[in-house]
Amino acid sequence: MSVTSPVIVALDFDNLDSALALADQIDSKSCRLKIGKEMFTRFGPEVIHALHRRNFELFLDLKFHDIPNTVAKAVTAAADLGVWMVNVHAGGGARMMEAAKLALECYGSTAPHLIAVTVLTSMDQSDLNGLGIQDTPSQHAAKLAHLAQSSGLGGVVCSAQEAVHFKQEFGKEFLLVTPGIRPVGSEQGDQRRIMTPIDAVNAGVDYMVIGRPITQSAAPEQTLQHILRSLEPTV
Ligand SMILES: O=C(O)c1cc(=O)[nH]c(=O)n1[C@@H]1O[C@H](COP(=O)(O)O)[C@@H](O)[C@H]1O
Repeated sequence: MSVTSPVIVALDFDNLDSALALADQIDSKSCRLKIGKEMFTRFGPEVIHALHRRNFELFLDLKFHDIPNTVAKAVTAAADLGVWMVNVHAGGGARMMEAAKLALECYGSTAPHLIAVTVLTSMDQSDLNGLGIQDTPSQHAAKLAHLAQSSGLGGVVCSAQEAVHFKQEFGKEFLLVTPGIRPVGSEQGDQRRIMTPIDAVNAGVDYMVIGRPITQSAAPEQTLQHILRSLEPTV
């Protein structure tokens, strides 16, 4: 199956039935789904199997950050689940990312995309300062993206605000996956570095992660289609 949509819907629910009910309202050809820490911790691999049975391609967003051996085993487990994409924290360092990359080599063309989280989109300058980091979020994200690329990873999770610069610096093939996407009129919530869907596409983003603006919408499929239409060329 090949999905051309750039939208990844973040399925963050504390109830499996509600999550599956939402998935059942959405066309698996119109988007991919992201399963993160909340759902995976509550429901485990069963949620992955249930969504695969519904033909969705899945981004398993567990942001692994541990010693190299543990992360290599964790991404292997993700590959065995058959997910489309998996991520680690670039802050885990080069040896950790290289071990993860190496662990997936035996999967060949069926290996999930392996990408690294740079600076979380919920973090701003004061959060970095609190960690003792004086770089701006963009500067720090660029350093981590560079480390991810030199460790052999296929892309990064970053803010869409970094996309133009990152595409120039890291090349067309290096995937940019951007949360913090907010259609005009939707609530910012805890996100800090945000952008609208069309601005993100114009900035060169490959995949945009959108959660609450779709999952909390009264009509999720309509909202998704509205976002997809907003991305169509107007000429
Ligand atoms: O890795 C992620 O997906 C991620 C990285 C990041 O920097 N910021 C971020 O918001 N996310 C995830 O993207 C989703 C965003 O959801 P909404 O804020 O509801 O659109 C959540 O599931 C977050 O865990």
